[in-house]
Amino acid sequence: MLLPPPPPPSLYDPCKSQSFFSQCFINLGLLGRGSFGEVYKVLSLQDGQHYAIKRSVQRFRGDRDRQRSVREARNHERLCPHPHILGFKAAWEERGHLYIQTELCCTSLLIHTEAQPHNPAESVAWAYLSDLLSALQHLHSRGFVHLDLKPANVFLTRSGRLKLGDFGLLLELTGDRRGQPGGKEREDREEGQEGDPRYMAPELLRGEYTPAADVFSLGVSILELACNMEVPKGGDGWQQLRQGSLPSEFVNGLSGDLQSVLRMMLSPDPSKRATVPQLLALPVVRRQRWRRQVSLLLTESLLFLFSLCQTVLSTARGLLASVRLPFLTARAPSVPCTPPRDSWEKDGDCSTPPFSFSYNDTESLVEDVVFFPEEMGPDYSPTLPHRSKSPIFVSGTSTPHPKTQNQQPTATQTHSPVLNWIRPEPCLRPTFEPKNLLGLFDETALEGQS
Ligand SMILES: Nc1ncnc2c1ncn2[C@@H]1O[C@H](COP(=O)(O)OP(=O)(O)OP(=O)(O)O)[C@@H](O)[C@H]1O
Ligand SMILES: [Mg+2]
Ligand SMILES: [Mg+2]
Repeated sequence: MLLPPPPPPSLYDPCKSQSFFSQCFINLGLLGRGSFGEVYKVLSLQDGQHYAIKRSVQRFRGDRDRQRSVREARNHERLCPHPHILGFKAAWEERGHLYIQTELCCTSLLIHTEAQPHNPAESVAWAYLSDLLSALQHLHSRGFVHLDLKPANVFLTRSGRLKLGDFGLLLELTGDRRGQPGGKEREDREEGQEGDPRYMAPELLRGEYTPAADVFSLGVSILELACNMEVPKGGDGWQQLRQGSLPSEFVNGLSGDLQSVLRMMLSPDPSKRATVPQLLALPVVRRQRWRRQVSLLLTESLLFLFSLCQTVLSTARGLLASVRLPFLTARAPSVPCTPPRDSWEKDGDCSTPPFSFSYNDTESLVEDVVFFPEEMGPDYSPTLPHRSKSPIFVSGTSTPHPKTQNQQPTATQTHSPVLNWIRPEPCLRPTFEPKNLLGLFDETALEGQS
């Protein structure tokens, strides 16, 4: 693989009033919203790549709130890269907001399946199950539990590969706590940080946080996707699903194999529920995973060849143009392929759309919205966004969060120069002192105790 070109010497100037976000990224529009924040598609001016940046909408309400938000970034950073885990790039805290920069995907599994006109074929459900079992295997074998697994927190790449994301409720089960009801962890959960009730395992209500809870949530998600059914939020339907009774009017259409795997995953007793390694060892699951891997390999190879051809073609076109141009146009002006440096470096230009953002307690960057057709894939970049008078509505897929309020932006300007880094950025000026997130987390933990 080619190494990325070295980053430009310095994009971020801490002396300027614009945030790191507006100095170093072009905001290409809103991708989605959750209870924690808003997610934007961005173009990094440092490496020319597209990313997703999740930004907490509300400023931290005290140390504990900040600690919880920082924990999401810290946990995501600690997860080693895996083909079915959303890639982490960086995270930083600035002016009371947390930013998490991740790999860009096309859409969430929820949005993707809702856009399909027909029930998915059973092979699609097996493919989803294979990918997400691999993701859970990665988390569980490292002592983590996700606790918020649902289609809205699963993302799709251009090849259709699933990536598990949103690590806001991720919990590390340490030492003898693995598989046991947590001590400190339980206190934190009691503050109202709970997953979506539709996918929640019954034992979570008793404070039992184990890997089995993720298996249950995955079972409900696959049931929802395979049967195109609306899973209940509460009431009798919710209870029945947690007593081991699957809705026959829906599951009767599934093969015996898929039905029995779902029953193993949805067992009401977490100690009798199949574990991820047990599920992966089932012959039917092994067969389906093998098929899935072959199909992903083929699709990704084809996509790779396609983009290689595109690169070769555009290079050839560029070469042709450079050979012909001197004869055709005597003094043709050079066309910049990236926004001209001074358009985002000049203070005045940074404060005009689409680069301007105001800073107050709950402000959103949602006005800089561009809608991305899903079929365009993550590489699709429209022309630079124009400020839309009526922002496009992007439906929320939030995990319920009791403390979240729909506050309107206030006019208060609260400029604070604080920018804390999770990991050092090579292109920052020497005057800038990056902080490692682990250090930041320890700091907040100490603050919380004092
Ligand atoms: N990397 C990404 N690529 C494409 N879309 C994304 C990406 N990350 C998030 N989104 C979109 O943004 C939405 C919200 O993201 P996410 O679930 O991470 O936010 P959240 O605030 O933590 O949500 P929750 O309320 O579930 O905790 C997703 O459902 C998805 O539509
Ligand atoms: Mg989410
Ligand atoms: Mg979340």
